[in-house]
Amino acid sequence: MFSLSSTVQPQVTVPLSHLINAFHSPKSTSVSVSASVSQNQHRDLVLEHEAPSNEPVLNLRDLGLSELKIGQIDQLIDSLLPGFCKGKNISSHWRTSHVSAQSFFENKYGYIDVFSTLRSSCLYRQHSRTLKNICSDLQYWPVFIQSRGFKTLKSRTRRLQSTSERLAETQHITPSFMKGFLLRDRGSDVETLDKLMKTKNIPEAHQDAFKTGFAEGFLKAQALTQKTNDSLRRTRLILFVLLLFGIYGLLKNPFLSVRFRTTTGLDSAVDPVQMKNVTFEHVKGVEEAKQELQEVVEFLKNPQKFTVLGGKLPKGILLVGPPGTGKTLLARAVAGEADVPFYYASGSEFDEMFVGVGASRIRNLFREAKANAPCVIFIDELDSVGGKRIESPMHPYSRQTINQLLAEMDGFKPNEGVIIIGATNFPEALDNALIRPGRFDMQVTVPRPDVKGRTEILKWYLNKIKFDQSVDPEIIARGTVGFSGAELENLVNQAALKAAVDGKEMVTMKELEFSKDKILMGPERRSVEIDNKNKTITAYHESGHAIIAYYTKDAMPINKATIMPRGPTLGHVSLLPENDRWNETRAQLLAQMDVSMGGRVAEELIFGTDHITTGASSDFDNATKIAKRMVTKFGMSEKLGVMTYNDTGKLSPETQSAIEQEIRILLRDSYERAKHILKTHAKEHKNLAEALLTYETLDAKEIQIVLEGKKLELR
Ligand SMILES: Nc1ncnc2c1ncn2[C@@H]1O[C@H](COP(=O)(O)OP(=O)(O)OP(=O)(O)O)[C@@H](O)[C@H]1O
Ligand SMILES: [Zn+2]
Repeated sequence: MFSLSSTVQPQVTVPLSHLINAFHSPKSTSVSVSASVSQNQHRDLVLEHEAPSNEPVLNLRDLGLSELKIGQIDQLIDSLLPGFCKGKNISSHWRTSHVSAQSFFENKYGYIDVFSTLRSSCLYRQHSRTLKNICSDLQYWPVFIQSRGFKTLKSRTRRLQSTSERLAETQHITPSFMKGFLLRDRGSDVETLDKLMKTKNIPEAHQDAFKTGFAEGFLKAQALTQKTNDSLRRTRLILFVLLLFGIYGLLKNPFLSVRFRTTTGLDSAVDPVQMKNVTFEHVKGVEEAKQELQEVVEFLKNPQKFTVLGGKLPKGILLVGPPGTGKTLLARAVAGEADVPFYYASGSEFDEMFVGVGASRIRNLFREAKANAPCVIFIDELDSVGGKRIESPMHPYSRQTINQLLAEMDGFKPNEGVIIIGATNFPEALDNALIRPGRFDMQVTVPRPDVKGRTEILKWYLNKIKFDQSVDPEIIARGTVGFSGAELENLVNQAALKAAVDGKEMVTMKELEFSKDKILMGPERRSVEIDNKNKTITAYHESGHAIIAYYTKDAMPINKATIMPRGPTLGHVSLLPENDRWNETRAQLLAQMDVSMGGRVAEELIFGTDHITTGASSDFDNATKIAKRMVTKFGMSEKLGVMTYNDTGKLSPETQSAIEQEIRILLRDSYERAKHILKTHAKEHKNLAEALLTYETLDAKEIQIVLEGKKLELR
């Protein structure tokens, strides 16, 4: 082993079996013999040998010479090969003369480089066996780079040239990290070198320099390889650590891995939903809509029948109506009645931020549908795909989706068997191109159900739960004006839940009323602590309303009175119209005003003018609205006549004050009527208030019992 210390990495070690041959093949002459050159010129080229004391211990164990130092080997050689070292003046040849010793090593350290000598050809020829024996035991043959010998300037230049040529060549062709690998196998290089020297006819005198250059190149490459290996090892280590961290992170946080699973849904498959089990039977309270859709069902059942007669059915049907009125249900029922596939798509699904995704989904949908005709395509929330708003700069590509929809609708003939049903809450928002003939040209209105429809819907959903025979769906229907089918379904469901929570076996009117109030006014505020004084005021106030309603001919029948706080109210009286009211008479409007006044009148009569409360403000709001409409809209004021006054702000001051005066008179008269009734029925009023204080809530029947002076059974 041998360490080089200057230009190359000190730790570079060179296993040299190859190099030995290259340097010192038997035919090469002693490399130490050369022309002399000035000391300065070669000094900078010197790769310094280590001091003799640091010389590596050579493995000559088998020869019993394991601890032998180089100096001692010298002596050994002397004894083995007598006369070989004779005449060698160790001291200072090169200092006194330009004719130096045989090698630079010898010059510098003052003794012979035994190995170079051993390898010199004449010696080798003479004592080949002995040398072979020694050499075979040397696992590492030290490299004594022979540039230390005396070189001519010319040879040095050539050597440098050849080295730089080789390096440049490598650098050009290969990336730096590859050099180490490419230069690793020197065996072939040795052959090439020998061949090269032969073919190029390099004179023997120069061959040495040539080889030295090669050796330097080789060593540099070795250093490079070492460096590359080190950095590769470092990189591998860093990568490995990063990998470990990554795996740890994934194990710790599985969400990371899930995140990558989200799909764009570019080619989401379209599956039809068979709606065999949904028929028109399931849709209640929308008879007109069902009738209109009946012919579509006939067409889907037998498209040929229509083609033969030349009849032309619309391609698209638009179901228009408020949310929850059963539009989706109707569309499903159409498919179910005709027993054809039903394709459901929601407009918002097409509203994608990626260009063209919406359009491609539309294409997929129609391709599937056409392949399975006859069938129904249902597009819910059509306004979100076909609305005018999408022309805004905020949705620059949404136009593509609507255009695709239009193209698809134009792309098949009316009698091909595909019916597109769209649903929307805002028909006004739809793009005009969508509603022109040939597209969604048939419009079916699905309104909120009337009292009859509500009763039907309630019965339908009540039949799915256990309910008491005393339950009258019509009463609930009357009290749920404006409820949609979905809301009624929810009402029944909430009542069933309430009954379950209260541990009842079946749903009674109480639960149904409870859930109705909850939907209408928000949940009860049972936790609210109301002191007795306020409770009493509320009880008299609500009873006042109830008494007026009960004793006024044209007032709506009472449904319920309660002093249970709910939402923002402390109590309320609910009245039920016998039927949905399409028109109201003057007497009915006045009666409504009187009922509204009943609360404040009761407070005044019972507690005195000084103790009236703010609780009547919404009552006055109601009464004032009715009075105002009677005067300005319904032509019910004698003084102002049958004229409407829409924009009261633009009216003359006289007219304005006349209107105000009329309204005030109506309200005052109403107040007086209410006062009269409550004074007349003071006893009933008191009874009812006390009953409310006891029972909190009274239904129509109970109110009647109290007002008839009978005793309420304890509940
Ligand atoms: N007329 C009805 N008869 C029976 N059930 C109804 C009726 N209307 C609504 N429902 C119930 O309410 C649910 C919701 O109704 P549906 O989804 O059909 O309303 P929609 O008009 O399509 O509402 P949206 O406009 O919000 O899409 C239905 O699944 C059904 O259970
Ligand atoms: Zn009131």
